[in-house]
Amino acid sequence: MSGTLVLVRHGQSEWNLKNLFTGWRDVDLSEKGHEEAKAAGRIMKERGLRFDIAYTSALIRAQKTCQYILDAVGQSDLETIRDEALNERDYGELAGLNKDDARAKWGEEQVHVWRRSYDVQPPGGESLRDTGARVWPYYMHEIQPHVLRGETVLVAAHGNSLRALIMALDGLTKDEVVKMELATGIPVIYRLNPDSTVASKEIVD
Ligand SMILES: O=C(O)[C@H](O)COP(=O)(O)O
Repeated sequence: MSGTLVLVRHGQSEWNLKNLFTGWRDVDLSEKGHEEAKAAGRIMKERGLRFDIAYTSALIRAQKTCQYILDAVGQSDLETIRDEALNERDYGELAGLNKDDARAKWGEEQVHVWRRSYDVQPPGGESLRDTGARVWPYYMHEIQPHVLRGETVLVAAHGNSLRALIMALDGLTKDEVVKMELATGIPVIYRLNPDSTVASKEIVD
């Protein structure tokens, strides 16, 4: 039996809107972000998806996105596990800075490396590898067992915690992950084989 894993990056946040590095800062969804999260829920309802369990981070923008989706599919009270293992990459000293100001200060190339490379840490923060080192074991021990039992699992989290997870699921190289972007509020639906390999992947936009 094949299980289903639905990954969703939270809707646009107030700081996405203002173009600020966010990381572990606990900012709310923007008006557009609320709409994106509701739209993600509508897509799942249209698809007839019903979840067995939901996972989200310790941050409000992901938690609200998760709840909007559960409300939309008529499962407002579904068991939802919140864990900081799924939090956004810790952006360290960059948190709160404007991304264009950072480019002006450190250069386009350096900022791109901090944002998209696999193993370069932003000052005082986590590389994607560091983020993966907490996301992947959490996925393996807590989330994947549900999927392998044939369940349908929702994970509402963040751009880089999900990039780290998708890198592992898709078997991307360090070079390939640099190019991978994840839009806000767009569900990615995986079906897994019983041996935990990916049977199919669909980005629903
Ligand atoms: O934490 C942030 O600033 C964003 O949510 C993701 O940032 P990024 O686009 O630089 O990966």
